[in-house]
Amino acid sequence: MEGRARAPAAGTVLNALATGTGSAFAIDAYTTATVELTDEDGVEGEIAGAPDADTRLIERCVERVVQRFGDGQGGTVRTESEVPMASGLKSSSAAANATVLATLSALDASDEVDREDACRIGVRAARDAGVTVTGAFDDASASMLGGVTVTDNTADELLAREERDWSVLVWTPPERSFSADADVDRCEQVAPMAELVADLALDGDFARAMTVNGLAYCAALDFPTEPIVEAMPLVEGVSLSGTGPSFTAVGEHSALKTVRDIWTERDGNTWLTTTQTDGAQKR
Ligand SMILES: Nc1ncnc2c1ncn2[C@@H]1O[C@H](COP(=O)(O)OP(=O)(O)O)[C@@H](O)[C@H]1O
Ligand SMILES: O=C(O)C1=C[C@@H](OP(=O)(O)O)[C@@H](O)[C@H](O)C1
Repeated sequence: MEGRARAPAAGTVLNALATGTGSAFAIDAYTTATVELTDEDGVEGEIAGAPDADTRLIERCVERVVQRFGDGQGGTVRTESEVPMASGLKSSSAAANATVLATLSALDASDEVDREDACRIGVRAARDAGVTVTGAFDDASASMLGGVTVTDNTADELLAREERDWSVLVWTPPERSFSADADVDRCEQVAPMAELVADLALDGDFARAMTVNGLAYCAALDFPTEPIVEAMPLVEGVSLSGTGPSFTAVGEHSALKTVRDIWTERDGNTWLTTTQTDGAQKR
């Protein structure tokens, strides 16, 4: 029994670490999961190109889906990803969503759960694996459903989902930053700004929301505000993504190309992509 699925990465509108309310948008870069189920016990995970990376998240995703829809199967799960890991671009949500959908497909159970609930299985697996602070239903829902979502991560509740057709510029510095290591106390200090960002996002003003988020979280987590200040006159929105270190800017393609010329001066990888509105899909 084999199943395959892919799920997109995402960028941040509102980081949920301050208040539990978060918002994110899917982007056109993917993680693919292949799941093979057998009658043997145990699930073995593998991450292509990262033999030392932590595979507990994807193993827990398979186990949780089998617990609910299967019959005690074990097996293997392998991910291949275009999304840099632990870089603020929601590699964990993309891997979890792809694995949950691939496992459902392997069990021929894809019609037994809607995508919002399938996404909650991955969020629970992320909590089990200790790779998240709030569960990150904001990032997971954006990746699973596509478009821009606003969520209450304390209740895994979807507050809003809309679609935006933006070009997206991403700067991924060479460093890595695991969400589980983020300084939550510092994030909580900027809760009044996070509340303002949530109001803007719930009004559909996602781009300005993300810029306010970026200034607040760069200050709280000690990331440079310079990439935001450079981009601000040219783009609709620009922010630190998640707990960093990546930054994303959204707006018109030609304006983003101008920002790209500035951001490429820095170390790391600067790349242009677009928003994604279809979400995760079985293959
Ligand atoms: N392609 C992948 N396959 C399996 N697990 C992954 C993959 N990408 C990320 N993960 C899991 O997610 C963790 C990183 O999560 P996190 O620090 O939240 O970064 P991000 O912001 O990219 O989601 C990794 O330690 C690993 O457990
Ligand atoms: O672990 C978490 O609960 C979260 C991690 C952050 O994202 P990254 O994983 O991209 O750093 C943040 O943006 C999100 O709102 C919640």
